[in-house]
Amino acid sequence: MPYTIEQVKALVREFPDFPSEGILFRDIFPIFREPEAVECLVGHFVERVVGLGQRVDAVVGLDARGFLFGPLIAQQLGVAFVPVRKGGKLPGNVVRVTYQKEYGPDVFEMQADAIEAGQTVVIVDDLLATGGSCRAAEELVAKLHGRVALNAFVISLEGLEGRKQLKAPVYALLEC
Ligand SMILES: O=P(O)(O)OC[C@H]1O[C@H](OP(=O)(O)OP(=O)(O)O)[C@H](O)[C@@H]1O
Ligand SMILES: Nc1ncnc2[nH]cnc12
Repeated sequence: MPYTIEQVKALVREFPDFPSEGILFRDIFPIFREPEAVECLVGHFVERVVGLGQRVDAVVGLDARGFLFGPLIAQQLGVAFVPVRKGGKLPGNVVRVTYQKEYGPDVFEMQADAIEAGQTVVIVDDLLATGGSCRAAEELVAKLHGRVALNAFVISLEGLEGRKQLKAPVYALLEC
């Protein structure tokens, strides 16, 4: 049975006090148990990107949950998928940025030849919280002289005001 986007949203589950007390964890993995839910989710994001009415050269996905659907969106758009990985995981020349996580600093990297100067990208991830991770990804794209047309998420935790950290526009399927 084909899924509607409202049915896809309803698959997201909440786990109180995971991974630590006071955190309400939003779990997107049930979506990936249903191939037709994945098809609906990917189609929804593809429509948003096409709706920008701009040429997009690549989809940039964030380690790790942005890797679940970023490549599927890129494949449907017929463009490159570019991973942003945690520090020390990518071979060759990389650009690197240190960013702030809840429990201290972390490092994101992108391969230096992954984006050409002047190219336009869309960044995708499962969830926008404080915005630190996505802001770091925006900086990596800027270091390679690319441009971010859109930051797209399955979930945005609006109370944390992550979208205020970001330079490019934000789209989130679910605003909590
Ligand atoms: O907006 P922020 O406050 O930066 O938080 C959002 C990020 O946090 C989570 O990833 P995490 O770094 O926990 O890594 P994981 O995907 O490997 O679990 C989530 O998947 C986002 O990437
Ligand atoms: N509440 C949350 N649920 C899932 N992933 C997260 N990453 C950061 N905050 C999160």
